[in-house]
Amino acid sequence: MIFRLKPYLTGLVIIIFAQWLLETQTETLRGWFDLLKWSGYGLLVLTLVVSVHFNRPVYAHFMVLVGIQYYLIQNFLQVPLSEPSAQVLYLWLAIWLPLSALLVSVVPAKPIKHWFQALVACVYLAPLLGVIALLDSISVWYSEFLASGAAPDLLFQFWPSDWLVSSVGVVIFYLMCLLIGLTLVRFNKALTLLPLMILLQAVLLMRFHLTFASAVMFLAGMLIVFVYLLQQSWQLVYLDELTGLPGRRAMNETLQGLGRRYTLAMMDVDHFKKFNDTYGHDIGDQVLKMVASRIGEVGGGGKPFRYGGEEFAIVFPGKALGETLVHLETVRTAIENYQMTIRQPDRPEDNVEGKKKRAVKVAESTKVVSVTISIGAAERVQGEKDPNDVLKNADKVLYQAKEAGRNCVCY
Ligand SMILES: Nc1nc2c(ncn2[C@@H]2O[C@H](COP(=O)(O)OP(=O)(O)OP(=O)(O)O)[C@@H](O)[C@H]2O)c(=O)[nH]1
Repeated sequence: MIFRLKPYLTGLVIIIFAQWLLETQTETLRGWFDLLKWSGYGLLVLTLVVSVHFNRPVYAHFMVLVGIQYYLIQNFLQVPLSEPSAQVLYLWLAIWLPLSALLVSVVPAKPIKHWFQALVACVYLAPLLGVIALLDSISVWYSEFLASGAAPDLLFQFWPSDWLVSSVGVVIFYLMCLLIGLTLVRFNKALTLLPLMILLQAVLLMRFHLTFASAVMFLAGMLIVFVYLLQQSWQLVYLDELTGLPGRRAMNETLQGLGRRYTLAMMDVDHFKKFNDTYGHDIGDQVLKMVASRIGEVGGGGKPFRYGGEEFAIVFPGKALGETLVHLETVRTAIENYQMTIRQPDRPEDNVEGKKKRAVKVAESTKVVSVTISIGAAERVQGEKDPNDVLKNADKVLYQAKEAGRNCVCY
């Protein structure tokens, strides 16, 4: 599949639930309207505080965008959509919100308290608030435009069906924004929120005629940003940035929750320092990613971790040593058999010669290398209370694996 669905599931569930509320629970919503509204504002403030604390500018901008839109809808769009001023604002929100969200997502990553973030906010807020100042004159122009009969169907048109209240042009525009958003996420997973924000906006505009649509979708939007912010903060704390595997902190917590039977395996990339020295740190990082990805595929219920540096660990809860060996051997051979292609600029050592060559073209030489790891495994024996003792045993056996010539599993 080109785009993965899993990262969006939580957001999609929230959007679908909000839809269900809108469609079927109007009377309940009427009774809860104030709570809905204030919960939305409460979440907005909370998420803004957390985004600033965790330095997440994209989340803070999304909050401001959704918050301002809600304010504008509440104060200027509580009139029938047949009114020209409502149509102007509706269309402008429809177009400007996704564009602003895309803009926020592609601006260079700067700290949240950097002046640059204020500049970005001005770029999207000025047209958003400016349209209010000019609403009357734009509405007059828009009415004349409609009266002239020159308004193409694509610009603004109500569908005859009860479900869709939008225009063909806006739908096409949203599909394009969604596609761009999904593509951006492929390059930067931290932007998972972007397609969800665009989808939420599209659903809001299409169900705009339903009672409480803006309040429910506002709360849904706040909830989505808050949940994803928490998820991201969790990843920041527990996941290793380079390999994506859970890190040492996550492993320590897993160790504390183990029962009476478990096996721990420690593993270390062989001669990794030499690798780094020969090919450079970046290639070293690529090796670690490749190794982590193979370790991440371990079977037998093993939980993989990056222990630190070029050391990894696998925890097998509820498993005796004998049950894990086949899985550890599979990981070891998968790494040994992986042929890694390394591209290096083919630059001569000699500086003058190097300059001449670079002026023409920097040639690249490719080399296929294979990486190996050594593994030491130990299970908990009766009487051992501290998982760190088992870890020490696994580490000792790992040392034996290194002594035994590396690229093997010892226990
Ligand atoms: N590229 C890269 N290198 C790292 C990272 N973390 C640790 N290292 C390097 O890993 C190397 C570890 O080397 P050693 O502990 O001497 O072990 P080794 O060369 O693998 O030798 P043996 O374990 O005896 O096979 C050091 O050069 C560290 O700088 C990282 O995140 N990226």
